[in-house]
Amino acid sequence: MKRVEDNNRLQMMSSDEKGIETENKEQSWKPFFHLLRSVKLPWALIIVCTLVNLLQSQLGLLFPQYTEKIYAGDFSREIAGTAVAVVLGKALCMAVYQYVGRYTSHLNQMRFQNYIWRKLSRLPLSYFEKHEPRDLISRNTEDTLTVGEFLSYGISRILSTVYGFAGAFILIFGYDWRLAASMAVCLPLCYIVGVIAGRYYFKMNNRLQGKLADMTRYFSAVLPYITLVKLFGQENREEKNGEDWIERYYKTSFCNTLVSTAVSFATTMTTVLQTLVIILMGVWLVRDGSIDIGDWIAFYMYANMLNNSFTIIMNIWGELKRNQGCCARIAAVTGIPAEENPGTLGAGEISGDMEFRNITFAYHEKKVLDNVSFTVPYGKMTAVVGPSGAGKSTILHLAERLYTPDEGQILWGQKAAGEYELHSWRRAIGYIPQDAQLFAGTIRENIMQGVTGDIGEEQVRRAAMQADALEFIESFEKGFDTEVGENGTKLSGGQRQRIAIARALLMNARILILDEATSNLDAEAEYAIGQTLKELRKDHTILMVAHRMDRVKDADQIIVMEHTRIQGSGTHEELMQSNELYRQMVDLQAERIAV
Ligand SMILES: Nc1ncnc2c1ncn2[C@@H]1O[C@H](COP(=O)(O)OP(=O)(O)OP(=O)(O)O)[C@@H](O)[C@H]1O
Repeated sequence: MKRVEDNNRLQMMSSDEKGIETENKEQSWKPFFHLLRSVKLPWALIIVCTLVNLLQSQLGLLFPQYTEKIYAGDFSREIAGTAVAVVLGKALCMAVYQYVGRYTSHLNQMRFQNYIWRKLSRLPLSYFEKHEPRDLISRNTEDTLTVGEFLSYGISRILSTVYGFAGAFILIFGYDWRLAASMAVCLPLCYIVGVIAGRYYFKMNNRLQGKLADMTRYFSAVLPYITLVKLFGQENREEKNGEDWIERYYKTSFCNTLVSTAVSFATTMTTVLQTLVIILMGVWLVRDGSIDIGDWIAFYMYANMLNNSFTIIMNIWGELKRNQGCCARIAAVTGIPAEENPGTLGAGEISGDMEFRNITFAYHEKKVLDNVSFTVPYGKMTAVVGPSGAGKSTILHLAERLYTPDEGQILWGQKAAGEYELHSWRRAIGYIPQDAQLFAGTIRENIMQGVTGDIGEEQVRRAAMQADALEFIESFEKGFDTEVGENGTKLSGGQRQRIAIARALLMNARILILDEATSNLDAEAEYAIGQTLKELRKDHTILMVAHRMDRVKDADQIIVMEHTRIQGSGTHEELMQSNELYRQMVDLQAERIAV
């Protein structure tokens, strides 16, 4: 039910609350240029695109001159031939530009996505706790798509359009300065429309992306728990919630369309006004005899070119502002420092006892461990027990270096954790979490996950047998090649855990860390794994969190946790004599079994 409540809580949370938009409110170009510097872009192709587009603009500038000559009655082969060559050349340039542009666009997207993916996979765990996966996915899909495409076409379009605009502007002065001056009448208006439009594009795009992220977050939060929705008869409620999110997105989208249409209308009106001024001025000058009709037609074509260029510049400006928002969102991920990994010592140097020395740790503001010190002796079994929420699992997370202690340090073989290379450290630990997570793939792939070196079929089978998983694996038609489904959903909780145990065993880790690893197993399987653990104790160090007190009786050392602190430690017998909390837990367990 908790999940459904969580989903409903999502209903109340907008993207503003989750900080999606707040990250992007500042209209700075820094992230844009930072990305340009960080990602290796195919500059040679971008330059080719730009040159071809510039050539296209240049050919476009030539065309009115030949039209003017034809209007003036010059039908010579040279003029007609050149005019045709100009038109064909322009078409060819367009085709090359499209082809190279698309190719460059795909390359850009690929490089952006690789860059963000590399950054994402190295971010600290705490980052993923604060951000919805959906937001992160959207940064590496929708945002990179927009930026990648813009950088392939956008740069060349900006340069060639500005070139065409400037060329046409200079050429029209060659006809009659009064006509040229009439063009300038509307320029301030164009500027104002451009600035206002840019601001709106930036804001609207951010809002739209935020609503899209909200909507998809809602769906991805509810669909995996559709069983709970059905079990609690929440279909109508979730149907309504989903419709609300869809409506919110489309309202913003319609609003966006309205703003875009208004900007487009303002742009068109500005160009219409400009054309009107030119026509009136042209008619006046032709009647006056200051210019002939051929000049006026050429001028008119250039003026149209200027208008078109202006519209294109406005569109590019809008795209630039959209890209500014995308870059800000991407930079919000890529700017986060990666997991700290300054150590150099390799796996070969890991040995001896693991020591927690004066560890204090808080999740954000909430203190979970307060000055905790204990040693996990080499080759022995240490069990951590205590009431729910006492901080037991957190100890294991710190041992895995998923988080860094706020104070104190973890040592292994007298050397601080920070001196060891992070991945070597983690590979030296076989971690079996409370809720065993599996990757989508086959059982074999999951058991072999994280294992380096050559591993034969026999070793995989042995690990599965030790974890008491062989029997159920072989009962499947495809055996080790059975697909486990996303996050192992095609297997039962107990089966998932046994695969996780086999995985940890195959890693041949120096220390095995178990978090309630047998809680999902039936009595028979639990007994079998208990026996395996006994075997493993002979040559493994084991650190284990357990709720079942009978499972920890024979541990070499038991740590009793309560409210962020260690309340006591010793063997079962010692604690039974000296520790009231421990005795209570043992009695409670006995009562439960009796019931
Ligand atoms: N990622 C997290 N972010 C914020 N708080 C957390 C996080 N993980 C755990 N906590 C909080 O820290 C406290 C200790 O959690 P922990 O999982 O270590 O307890 P535990 O003793 O293992 O509990 P249990 O026996 O129920 O599994 C709890 O109050 C929990 O709500």
